[in-house]
Order: sequence, then structure tokens, then C-alpha cells
Amino acid sequence: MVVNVATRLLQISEIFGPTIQGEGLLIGKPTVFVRTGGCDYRCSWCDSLYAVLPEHKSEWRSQSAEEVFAEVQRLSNFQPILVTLSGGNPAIQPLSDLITLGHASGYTFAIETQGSVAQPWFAELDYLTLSPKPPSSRQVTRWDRLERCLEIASHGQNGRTVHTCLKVVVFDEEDYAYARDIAARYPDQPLYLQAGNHTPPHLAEKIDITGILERMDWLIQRTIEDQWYTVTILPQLHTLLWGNKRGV
Ligand SMILES: C[S@@+](CC[C@H](N)C(=O)[O-])C[C@H]1O[C@@H](n2cnc3c(N)ncnc32)[C@H](O)[C@@H]1O
Ligand SMILES: Nc1nc2[nH]cc(C(=O)O)c2c(=O)[nH]1
Ligand code: SF4
Ligand SMILES: [Mg+2]
Repeated sequence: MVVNVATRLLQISEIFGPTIQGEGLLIGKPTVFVRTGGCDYRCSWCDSLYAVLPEHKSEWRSQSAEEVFAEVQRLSNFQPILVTLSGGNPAIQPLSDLITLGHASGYTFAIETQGSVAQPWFAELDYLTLSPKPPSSRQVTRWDRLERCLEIASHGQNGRTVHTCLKVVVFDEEDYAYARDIAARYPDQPLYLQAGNHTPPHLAEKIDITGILERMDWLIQRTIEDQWYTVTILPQLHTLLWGNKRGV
């Protein structure tokens, strides 16, 4: 049988760390990021367009799982660490081999994805963060696909539990209503509300931390007003610390 090796290569935008996970369920945890290139979405406020738009393709590299894992091991000084797969949409890449390789050496794997593409290998992950996009992103949620992601994760492979959660970026009242809808649809999933950064690299020269914190304050008041006590509200910690800097 002829195996097309190229189809197993990963499109890699950047590999960096260790740093801390700045968002959601694993906020504050030391991690190495593997950021893949290419995305099926075009969120109006995306903070990682260099890993999304085809005009940045020449900056990405095609690498095997072995090459990516060697870089992860080098960065982590061969100490098992949490590896966070992000992008772009990492769900459009063949990441199963990387997860298998890493698990064999004690590494754990989390993914950040919008839930628009469900892959069988989600069952091999340790953490699956689904981040469906609210109206301000100008993207349309495919609920059937989001549900398929959760369904796959509910059958963890090799006795593994895939810890799942939902994370919704909120900029305004419409986004907040979308987040409420998500909570009603998936009452058993931990839900994180993430204050939006309205000054990502392509929309402003300087990051407006005060503006981000004001939105965060509004979001907290808004949830308390609704007596919505099961939700968790967070900023992007890395954005507060390091602004729009890349590779942190
Ligand atoms: C860059 S995305 C990559 C992974 C995947 N495509 C996704 O959207 O989940 C990682 C996380 O950053 C969030 N994000 C992107 N731009 C943002 C912004 N301007 N403010 C707040 N969060 C943002 C996304 O919603 C997602 O949760
Ligand atoms: N420190 C840090 N935390 C993050 N959490 C999610 C990120 C991402 O871009 O997916 C990210 C990132 O780029 N840096
Ligand atoms: S889905 Fe994620 S990577 Fe893709 S455009 Fe939206 S925020 Fe950016
Ligand atoms: Mg980011």
C-alpha cells in the first residue's frame, strides 16, 4: 500500500513556551503551545490572523508529528508538560500521531477549537475546549457539529476521560444572550465567559487594557444581575500581562 506521507504532515504556525495558559479551565497552568496554520472561520476580532489567513501560509511550515514533538520536548527540557493545541483551527490537522507520541512520554494534551470540525481523535485528548463564536464574530454556529465534538469526547479512548468545557468570548449584550443560550443548551458543561479584546493587532496600534477591564467589569455586573452563578468569568490573562505580543 502506498501511504501519502504529505497528508500526515502538520501545518505549523508556531511552537512556543513554556508559558501559562492564559484562558479558561486551565488558566495559570504551565504549557507549551503548538499553533497550527489554517482556519475554516474568519472571526471579525481574531487575535491570531497570522495563523488563519492564506497570505501568511509562507510563514508556516509542514512538519511531521515527530518533528513537532521533538521541538515540544526541547522547549520543555524533556519534562512532561501540558501541550496546548491551538491555531487557526487545530481540528483540521491530523494531530492523532502527535498525541500518541506525547502520551507515551507522559505529556498531556489540551485543544482550543471552535467546534466546527469534529475529529475521532478528540477521544484521545485530555482536555477539549470548545469555543463557539458569538454574533460579534460574524460567524454562524453549526450546532450539529458542536454536538458531535462533545459526543466524541464523551467516549474517551484507552480508559481516558476527556475533560470538556465551553468558552464564549463576549463583547456586548448580543454576545451575552448567545452565551445564555449556550448555557441553556449544555447545562452540564462548565462554561467560561471570556472578556473580548477589542484591540487585537489588526484593529488597533495599541492595546486598550482599560477598555478590556471595563468590559470585564460590565460582564461581571451583568451575570450577577441575572443571578447566573454557575458561570466563570475570566479575562485573557496573557493579554493583560503581555498585550498583543506573539509567542507568549
Ligand atoms: C485564536 S483562537 C484559536 C483556536 C480556535 N480557532 C478557536 O477559536 O477556539 C483561541 C482563543 O482565542 C479567542 N480569541 C480570539 N480573538 C480574541 C479576542 N480578540 N478577544 C478575546 N478572545 C479572543 C478565541 O475565541 C479562542 O477561544
Ligand atoms: N498564554 C497564552 N494563553 C493562550 N490561551 C489560548 C491562546 C490561543 O491563542 O489559543 C493563548 C496564547 O496565545 N497564549
Ligand atoms: S476560529 Fe479561532 S483562529 Fe479561527 S478566526 Fe476565529 S478566533 Fe481566529
Ligand atoms: Mg491567543
